[in-house]
Amino acid sequence: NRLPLPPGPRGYPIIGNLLDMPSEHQWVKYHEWSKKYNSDIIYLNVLGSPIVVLNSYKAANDLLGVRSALYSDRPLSTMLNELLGWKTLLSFLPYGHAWRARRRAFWQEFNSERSTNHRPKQLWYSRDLLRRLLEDPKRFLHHIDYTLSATIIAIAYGVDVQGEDDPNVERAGKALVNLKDAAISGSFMVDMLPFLKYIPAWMPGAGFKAYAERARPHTTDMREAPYQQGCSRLREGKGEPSILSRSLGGHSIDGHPDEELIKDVTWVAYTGGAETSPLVIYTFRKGQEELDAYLGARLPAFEDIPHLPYVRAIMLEVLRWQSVLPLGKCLSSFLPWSIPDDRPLGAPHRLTMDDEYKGYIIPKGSTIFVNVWALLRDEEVYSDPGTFKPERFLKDGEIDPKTLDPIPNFGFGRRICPGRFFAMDSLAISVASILSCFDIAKAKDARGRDIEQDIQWEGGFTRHIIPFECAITPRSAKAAKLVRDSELM
Ligand code: HEM
Repeated sequence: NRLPLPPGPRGYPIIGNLLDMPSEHQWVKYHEWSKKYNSDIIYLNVLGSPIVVLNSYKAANDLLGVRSALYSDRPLSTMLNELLGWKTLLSFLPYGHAWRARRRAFWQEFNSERSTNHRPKQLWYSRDLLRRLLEDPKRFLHHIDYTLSATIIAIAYGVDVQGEDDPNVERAGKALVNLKDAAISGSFMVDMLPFLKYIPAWMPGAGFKAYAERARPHTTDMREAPYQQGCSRLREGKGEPSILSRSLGGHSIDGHPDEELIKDVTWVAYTGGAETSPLVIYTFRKGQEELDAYLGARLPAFEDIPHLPYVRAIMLEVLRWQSVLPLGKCLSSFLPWSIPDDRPLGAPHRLTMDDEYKGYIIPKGSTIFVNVWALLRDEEVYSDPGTFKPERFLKDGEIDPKTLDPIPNFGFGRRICPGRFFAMDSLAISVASILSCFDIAKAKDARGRDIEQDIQWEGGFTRHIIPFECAITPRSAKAAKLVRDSELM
């Protein structure tokens, strides 16, 4: 007996029927359809690629979680993995030995317990960020990017960032722009027709090869250069403890048997740390009263965070309100025309053999997305979901365990984000420090009127906020002094 395929957007499986793709807000529509047809999974077949969208936490937990052995693979992108050189980045590695070894090594540094070892550096750089904001508040987006890159470079390689024009920060910037272009599968024809990778670069239509030749050195450079600097410092006896130094495990640097693995683990920390956390820090709001009452006249430290429920609620709401990774465009770009939609889905998982869910067949090779955007904006779970409202996570002044945590933002199953504890720490200390010292308000025009701006996002591997103006001012002369006098330990 052949099992049926799950329903497509209009209640029956769609196979090759591109016209059935909704044109905008597709993720919200999938979610609505899912409710209408009483099926929490939706099946699409776009240009021969089976795609399954999961529309409930239950489906995501059952499939990606409980049956994670089947769902732990990633779909491969020829452009990204092969032509641009991102092949050994943990996030893109197919399930298997190389992935397991890198994931294990990464987890040793970033599990819930070990992540706390990075707190002194995170604290140091959060204070550095305060000083930068005080001196030059207009460039706040730049300072946030810079600080988070600097933190992770120090933690991964034991290398200090050399001021504003640091070559490592620049290097990462260039490589990540290319990653952003290529991560939208379908941006390059070669992802749909992988045999194209064999055509010579001079042939018409082979522009992607020229692009890859220009871009690939940036990827190599980002993986190699800071690693070599970290090694040089260790050889000179000047290296600070770092992921690199600990990974050597007493072996000599030169000719280390796990050199490639160590390069990959430091590289993925660098990529994850520099690319994802800044996006959420941009979107914080108030919480100052709580900070004033608890801290008095000092700057926050990690020990204070558990006593600051409002600050924690802000972090949860930031994660719920604007997910950062990755884009709905991943799916819509399978189409030969573009769908203007940048709402994020969870990262794609790939199914390694036929599976069955609630009597439906999910075919081997399907790409599985969790409809994170719609789930985190489901009105039945979060009232008035479009509004930024940290209070929804609070009850009687404490975090309400009944409100659903926006943890799906970090993914599911074996491939769940292994940097999540570190990311939450970075967020907590930055949000608490900035809010305790600065007022954040709309920018004003020449006549002193508020400038109304739409906060907009652009796509790629992760979502980026489009630069906007905002007035960041010290809350008082005392707060400014506190920042200036803060010791950079
Ligand atoms: C707010 C910040 C962050 C968010 C929302 C986030 C979210 C995610 C998501 C959704 C995934 C895919 C999970 C899946 O496949 O189901 C992921 C994977 C990953 N993240 Fe994060 N992340 C964040 C910060 C970080 C940081 C700071 C690091 C590194 C220090 C990091 C390292 C990674 C790595 C290495 C993977 C790939 C794991 C694998 O494929 O096995 N992330 N992240």
